[in-house]
Amino acid sequence: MTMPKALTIAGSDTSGGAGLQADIKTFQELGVYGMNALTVIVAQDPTRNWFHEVIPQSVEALDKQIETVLAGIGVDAAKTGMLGSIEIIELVAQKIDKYKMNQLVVDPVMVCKGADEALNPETDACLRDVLIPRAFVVTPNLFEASQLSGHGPITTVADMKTAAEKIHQLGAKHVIVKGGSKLGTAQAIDVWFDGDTHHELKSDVIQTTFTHGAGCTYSAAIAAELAKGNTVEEAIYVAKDFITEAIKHSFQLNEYVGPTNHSAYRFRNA
Ligand SMILES: Nc1ncnc2c1ncn2[C@@H]1O[C@H](COP(=O)(O)OP(=O)(O)O)[C@@H](O)[C@H]1O
Ligand SMILES: Cc1ncc(COP(=O)(O)O)c(C=O)c1O
Repeated sequence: MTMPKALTIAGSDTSGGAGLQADIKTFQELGVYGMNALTVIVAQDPTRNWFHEVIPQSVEALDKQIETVLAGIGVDAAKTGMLGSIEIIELVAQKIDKYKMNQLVVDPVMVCKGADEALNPETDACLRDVLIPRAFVVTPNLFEASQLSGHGPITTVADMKTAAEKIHQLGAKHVIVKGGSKLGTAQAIDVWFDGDTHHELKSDVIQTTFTHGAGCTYSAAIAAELAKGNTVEEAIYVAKDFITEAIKHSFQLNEYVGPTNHSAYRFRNA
């Protein structure tokens, strides 16, 4: 039997709902063999309102992990999540070129949900200049799209479309700007720009605050479907369905955090 294989280059979310844990769970649920290269560890402090502490890993350690997977095994698609430093972004870019990874989904993580400030503002320009041009698909939320496009605050679907075009000009082939529940509309609208046409992906907004890991899960689902050889269009529509189902069945872990439910899509389709 052969299995499609995917790699996530991402941070560890110790609480299990976001980061590489969300990615690997999503790969598994969609029938893809998941592997990871760890960039940073995120720990959350229960005595300080679940304050997120980001503990970087060394560039050497990341280099060895990526070589293990790309030189030693090979993958059908890859995704990036939280990267944490300029050195790490540059290393990842080198590896993408070295291994000619063209099925690459970049989730340009700049913020953790629940935290209201950019985690590493100094890395934002590097993400924009070094990684976005190498992305097949890039999936910024409204804050990230505003940073990458220089558009200023994004509050409408028209703003999302303008920002998507600007990010496309940076070199990403497909840009998905995630409106989610942040637009204040009755529907969770994402705009996908393919370089030619804007597509609006819509689902009803689910009234919940338990959306920890939603962005990671969504981008991982796109990578998984690409790894299976599906078209980008198929991958994006499956991913939207997968994340909507995961949010519908999300749950509370403690008073601070509620992750999406990675099994919900498979259970529905069983
Ligand atoms: N409350 C919600 N109801 C339905 N879909 C949502 C909701 N919140 C987010 N989404 C969807 O989940 C996906 C991830 O979006 P979002 O949570 O904004 O990303 P991020 O985690 O990067 O901030 C998008 O497809 C978005 O439309
Ligand atoms: C390691 C890691 N990556 C990414 C994220 C972003 O998560 P989300 O998908 O909720 O935006 C988080 C949030 O806590 C995280 O801990």
